[in-house]
Amino acid sequence: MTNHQELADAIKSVHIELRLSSRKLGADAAWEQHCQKSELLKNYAQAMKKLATSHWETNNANDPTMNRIYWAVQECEDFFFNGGAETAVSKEKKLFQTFVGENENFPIPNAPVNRPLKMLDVGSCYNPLRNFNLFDVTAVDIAPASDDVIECDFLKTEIGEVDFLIESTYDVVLFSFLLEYLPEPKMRYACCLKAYKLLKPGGVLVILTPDSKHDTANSKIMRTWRLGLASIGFMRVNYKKLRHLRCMSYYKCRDSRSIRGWLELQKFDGSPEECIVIPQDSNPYDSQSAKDEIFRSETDNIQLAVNFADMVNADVFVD
Ligand SMILES: C[S@@+](CC[C@H](N)C(=O)[O-])C[C@H]1O[C@@H](n2cnc3c(N)ncnc32)[C@H](O)[C@@H]1O
Repeated sequence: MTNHQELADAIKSVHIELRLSSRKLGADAAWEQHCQKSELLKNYAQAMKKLATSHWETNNANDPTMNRIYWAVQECEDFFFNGGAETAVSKEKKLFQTFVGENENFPIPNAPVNRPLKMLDVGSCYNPLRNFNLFDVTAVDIAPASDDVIECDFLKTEIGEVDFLIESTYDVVLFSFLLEYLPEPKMRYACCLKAYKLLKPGGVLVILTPDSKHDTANSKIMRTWRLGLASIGFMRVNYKKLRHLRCMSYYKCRDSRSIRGWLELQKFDGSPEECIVIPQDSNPYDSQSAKDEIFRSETDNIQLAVNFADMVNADVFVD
């Protein structure tokens, strides 16, 4: 496979097949079956690596401000070393005083964070952050496309089961195009909950998710994400819509009651586990589209073909 459209189609068909199987068998059974398809996962990993390294990164090589990796790097630099953390702590302190109590003790800040930041890159594929000195990266994936990525199913591996998944040890957890791979909101929520536990208090979850629609098109969905993440104990720090993706960073509150107090004010009565939705969840794949070899549908053509294939253009990550 060399052509970017072929690579994009290969990636797209894996996502859709998994989603359809999840509707048929239930998410857990579908996931178990999916993870056993080692040949499929290997081909996906190679297609993803090739698309990213020979198209996106090559085309954007002269201007790092145009790619998703750069956004994550800049965000972490700004948060940890250019005042972002101090702002987040003072916002949390106000929430804490309002919702927990003026006379309660706000947790004492940790020792200052040092370089390199300890980062867990989940669904890393080919470890795109390996060359940035800012991070000491632990990269994991169900199907590594590079020797420096550890084979691990983040959904199914328990905290404490392996030495790189220990509670409160990371400054940053990165989900770059991970959540939309998972077929059900509750699986995405489970990943966010695990990230919360793995982060140090005051650490940051960076989420990059493909979205080619205009800025406000999916704002309802983004609000639900914010509520779901608040129920875990995350406070939103930054949110940016680029041309083909949404970038966000969430801070792990020192005391989750601070942000849960804010959540109560939102009069949210849904189930937090169902909050991390994506437009494809409600895509009515009809029987005809399911028969098509690559299961084309309107939303997927827009969401996936454009997200992946068009990223070869140099202006993809510009506002
Ligand atoms: C669209 S690719 C993104 C790759 C890379 N993060 C990037 O931005 O280029 C999604 C990756 O997530 C991995 N993945 C999906 N679910 C996973 C899980 N539960 N645990 C670990 N990796 C997972 C897939 O194997 C795939 O490599």
